Amino acid sequence: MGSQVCGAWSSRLPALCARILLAARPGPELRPGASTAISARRNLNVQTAAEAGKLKSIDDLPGPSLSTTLYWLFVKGYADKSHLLQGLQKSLYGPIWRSRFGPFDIVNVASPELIAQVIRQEGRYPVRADLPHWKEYRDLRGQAYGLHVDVGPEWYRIRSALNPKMLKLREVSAFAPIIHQVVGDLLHRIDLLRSRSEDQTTVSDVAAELYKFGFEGISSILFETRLGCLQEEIPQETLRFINAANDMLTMSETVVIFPRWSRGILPFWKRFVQAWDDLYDVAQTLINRRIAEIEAQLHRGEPAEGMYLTYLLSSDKLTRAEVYITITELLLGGVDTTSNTLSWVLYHLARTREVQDRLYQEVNSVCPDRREPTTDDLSRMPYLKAVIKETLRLYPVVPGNGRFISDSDVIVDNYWIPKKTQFHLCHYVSCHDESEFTDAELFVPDRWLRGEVSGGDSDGDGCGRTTPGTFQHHPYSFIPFGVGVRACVGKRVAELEMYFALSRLMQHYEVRPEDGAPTVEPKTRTLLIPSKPINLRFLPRA
Ligand code: HEM
Repeated sequence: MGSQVCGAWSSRLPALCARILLAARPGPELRPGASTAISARRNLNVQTAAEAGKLKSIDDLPGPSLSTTLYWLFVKGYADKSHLLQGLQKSLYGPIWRSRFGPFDIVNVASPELIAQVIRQEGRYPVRADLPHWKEYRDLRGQAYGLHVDVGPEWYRIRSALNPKMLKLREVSAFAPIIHQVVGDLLHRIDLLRSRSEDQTTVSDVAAELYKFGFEGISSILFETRLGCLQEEIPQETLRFINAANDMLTMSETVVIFPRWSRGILPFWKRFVQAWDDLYDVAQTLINRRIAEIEAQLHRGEPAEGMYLTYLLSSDKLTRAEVYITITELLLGGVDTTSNTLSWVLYHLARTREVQDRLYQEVNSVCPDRREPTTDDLSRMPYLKAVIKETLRLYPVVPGNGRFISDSDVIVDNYWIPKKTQFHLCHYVSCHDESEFTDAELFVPDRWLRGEVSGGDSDGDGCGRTTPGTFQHHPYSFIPFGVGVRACVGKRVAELEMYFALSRLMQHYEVRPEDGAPTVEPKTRTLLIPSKPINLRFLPRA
């Protein structure tokens, strides 16, 4: 999720995570008290090194003044291009710099090596960003804290309840039939929209349609029921959630800038509270509806079989209040992340015929006659995965992540950084680094196929080593889902949704740009999203 949605992040107060790092830093499997000991030892090392005069202080870090930052944001127009600001500031200050802006005091790191250094010191229970205003809202309404606000062992308890059904490949495969149903609806909707268009092929604003797909996909898994987001009439609840999600994210970035006393005068806090009320209310309504169904099933003596919600409710690992907030957060994280990524995939496929043809050939050879792919089939579609990876590299939907290291001082690049410092991990600039990715600005899915990945993550993050002489990049230069215990909980679900949707779209349609279609650049609105609508032509395949 960006700085807030898919895991509480914002373009200014960002947030993210690795598998390799599990080996390098204390993980949750440590015995109680071990992390305290390690943190104390680390502090000692920091102090000793600093005393020996080897380390520079945080005040020695270069960085823009407040007026320079304001100039870039509001005169030069980087306010909605914070992904590009990462590159500009790196070129001026080097791979580590400090930005101070209003209440924000952030250390930015913009090379894979430095990102790895921060992650290795993130501690046993990593925190993405301090979100006092989210906590304040939860306190106001007496709600449970949930994944983004809870910290330490409490966060880990919630995370441990979610992980088994979300991150284990075997468990996630159980969602395949329902995802296929939703993809079927997407295909129908595209058919309907194109047949209604003037040229009988064009679908306008593809990202908006994919948003509905994303919402229907994740809700069908979480609530075990279909909401009908891809039907003619979009359910009121869905519309309310969409509007509230947008409002909450915008207001979340705004309320922190203003002092608390201004809340009665300025409209932002009220809108923030209203947006959260709406989000929570929609989730609660859907959950309660499902609970009533489960109770009726049990009353009739039928087994209460279901997927995610039934599992959460019956596992007894979370309280009812925690289930409400957790499901709200999963919904928030699971919609525009997948939908925006899919939008960019289609945008590029439409412009790169040879890539699209090759992808179609692969899908067609593994699943001829438009057979629905199974999860086993996906393992025989390396090009499909390469296309998604390359899209996430060019458009990491979470362009900047964060770590708030609260329990100990850390050393990064010879700087002694005190505890309670907010780090911004400049993910976008690492993914676009020419020294990591040749022709970094080009869409080249092939780069992910050269060389067998070995000794690490063979399925997708590029966190393993390639065989000598083949394509290699630093494992932390591409971490679209984050890494480690705090990494994206919805990664497997997101991948399954994207693989099924893309492969079946390819089976049915050839995608082309509109005649004279403009280039669409990304912009940051917490997440990296298209700056203008993407309109595409869908030509049915014979
Ligand atoms: C293309 C799709 C997606 C991308 C690129 C993505 C990316 C991310 C990233 C970078 C993080 C932060 C990880 C960290 O701090 O290390 C994150 C966290 C999170 N994501 Fe996603 N995400 C995606 C889809 C999803 C989906 C489908 C869901 C819901 C099922 C989801 C739910 C979450 C949640 C709840 C967190 C917070 C986890 C925690 O703090 O413990 N994400 N995601």
